[in-house]
Amino acid sequence: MKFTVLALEEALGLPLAHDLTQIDVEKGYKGARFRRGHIVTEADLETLRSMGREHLTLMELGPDEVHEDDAALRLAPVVRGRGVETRGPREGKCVLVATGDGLLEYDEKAVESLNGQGQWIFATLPRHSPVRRGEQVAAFRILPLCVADEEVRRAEKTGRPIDVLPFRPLEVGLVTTGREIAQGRIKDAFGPKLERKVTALGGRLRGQRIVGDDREAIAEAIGAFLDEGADLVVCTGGMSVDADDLTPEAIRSVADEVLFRGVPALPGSMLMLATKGMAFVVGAPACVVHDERTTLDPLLQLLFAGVRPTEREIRLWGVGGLCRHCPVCVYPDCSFAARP
Ligand SMILES: Nc1nc2c(c(=O)[nH]1)N[C@H]1C(S)=C(S)[C@@H](COP(=O)(O)OP(=O)(O)OC[C@H]3O[C@@H](n4cnc5c(N)ncnc54)[C@H](O)[C@@H]3O)O[C@H]1N2
Ligand code: MOO
Repeated sequence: MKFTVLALEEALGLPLAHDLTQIDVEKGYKGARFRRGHIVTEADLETLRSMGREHLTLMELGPDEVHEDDAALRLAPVVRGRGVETRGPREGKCVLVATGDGLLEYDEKAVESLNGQGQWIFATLPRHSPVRRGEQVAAFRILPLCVADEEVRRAEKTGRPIDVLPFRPLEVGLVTTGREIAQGRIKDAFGPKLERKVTALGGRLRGQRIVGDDREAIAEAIGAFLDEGADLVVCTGGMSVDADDLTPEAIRSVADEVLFRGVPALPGSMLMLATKGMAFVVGAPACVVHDERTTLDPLLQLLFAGVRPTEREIRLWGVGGLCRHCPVCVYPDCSFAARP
């Protein structure tokens, strides 16, 4: 690459080699004030001086060199997965934006490897964040003004897509356990809470069965929802260590496979997940009725996005898996909402 540095007046009539950034703190503006290729005119000189420019760079690329914007345009389709669109480049940077609500999914090792190259940086929201349509989920920037074509080609081969998996409209059955609720001694607090969570993810609560602390009755209620075609059955209460806590046994008796029982995160450590055919059965501890957010929330996000969590992923929930109990809950903008 050949650079020629010119005084502003000498650059009149010549095209800019790259976007020029202006930051105006008073007006709260930051952006590309002049774009690459803009022909410098007399009228621009005062603005350029106010941006601190006394010189401009002319650039001639070598045959095996790629301009920052062109490199960004080549990397964009590599990392743009399902449910994501790219915007830019501006000032050498592209942003990835969700085209619908869903769960952010990508290979962390692929992001780490792209960032190991040194010529560009990739920054993402945490993997498995729930995101909204129009939200920025990742961005990348080419660091120097031009990069070697060979490096871009290597990244084109090794880069992996960043996806936003849409939430599926699951049909959910709710089995509420506990003698005190079945007998009307206390009012159920779980039904309305779960309905809100399910509806927020685009699903439907198809019904609620309230049963006592009886293993067979709980198993029957789960089975009935599965027979009716529920995609997901959530059971609540009776998940702990008391003599009357029979929900885990009931789930076991119905399920094909128990994926986990107990997760390294709080609140909600007594969470359980099992499968029956294509359907899932969740055992949710009673803290869900008390706390704003528990492990049930990230689990529902995964299940609605069609992600079957692996044992290793669940073990990693412990990293960042302690809820801060903020005075005003900021979920999902916290480590509790999205962990490796
Ligand atoms: N010694 C130990 N104690 C506890 C452990 C433990 O490991 N050792 N685990 C704790 C955890 S973690 C949780 S969470 C709680 C609750 O566990 P359970 O799921 O077994 O909850 P229950 O015993 O069924 O009920 C507790 C409490 O919540 C009320 N409840 C239950 N369901 C509803 C509902 N649908 N609506 C309103 N209120 C409900 C229930 O009446 C009880 O008062 O245990 C810790 N303890
Ligand atoms: O399932 Mo329990 O919170 O960990 O309260």
